[in-house]
Amino acid sequence: MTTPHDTSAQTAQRIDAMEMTKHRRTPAPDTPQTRAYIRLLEEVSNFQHALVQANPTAEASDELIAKLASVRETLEQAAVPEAERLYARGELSGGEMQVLMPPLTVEHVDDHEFRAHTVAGEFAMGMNQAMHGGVVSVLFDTAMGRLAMGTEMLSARTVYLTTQYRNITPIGERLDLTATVDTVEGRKKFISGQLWHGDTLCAEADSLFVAVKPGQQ
Ligand SMILES: CCCCCCCCCCCCCC(=O)SCCNC(=O)CCNC(=O)[C@H](O)C(C)(C)COP(=O)(O)OP(=O)(O)OC[C@H]1O[C@@H](n2cnc3c(N)ncnc32)[C@H](O)[C@@H]1OP(=O)(O)O
Repeated sequence: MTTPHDTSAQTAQRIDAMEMTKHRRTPAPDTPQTRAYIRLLEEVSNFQHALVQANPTAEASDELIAKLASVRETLEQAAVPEAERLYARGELSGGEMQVLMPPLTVEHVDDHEFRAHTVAGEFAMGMNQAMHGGVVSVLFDTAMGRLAMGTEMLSARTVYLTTQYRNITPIGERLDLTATVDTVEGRKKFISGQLWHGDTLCAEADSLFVAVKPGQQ
């Protein structure tokens, strides 16, 4: 039996970063299978929020563990290599096709500017109804990474990302995320971003993204 952290030889796969980016940024076809998978991810996300809010009894936890193990086995039987997966597919569907971070609704992206908004559930909380700092950074990394790809959808990697936390980032309220390309130097794009709650600046970040070269993993 595998554990949830195993990467079996059957599905582990490393290919050229440009090829993988092409696959990941191509939206999954709008089929009953894709639509059902999106509903599954929504339910997983709802589960995550419920999980962190609940204090189940020992009996209830044991019952849940048995049910989850059965669900996991069903998923393991449907495992496919990364370049065939539905997960995290799409140009702008940062929200519906992944469960790594609060769903981002993208309003605009071109070669210079990215704008999106989100409402985070309790799974994204550090404590006291404030977003975990790592989640703030993953939001910036995604927004800035998508902006670095630009309209040509070039594959780019984060070289550095520095986040300054200015105010608490609230859970359960609309947050606006913006990013701007400040400078382009060959393969390098220097990008800055801000996370707002209304007129309050929650966090800002500076980053450098570098376009990958052909043949890089
Ligand atoms: C929400 C809606 C969106 C949905 C879509 C989702 C999109 C998702 C997007 C998600 C996105 C998520 C993205 C992620 O999370 S990517 C994952 C996190 N990042 C990484 O793992 C990157 C690891 N590093 C590398 O792979 C290599 O280092 C790379 C490939 C980046 C560069 O190695 P390479 O051998 O190719 O290049 P180079 O070493 O010649 O360097 C190149 C240039 O950079 C300059 N340099 C290097 N380091 C620094 C430094 N610290 N400060 C200042 N400058 C620095 C260097 O001097 C040189 O400049 P120049 O001499 O050419 O002038």
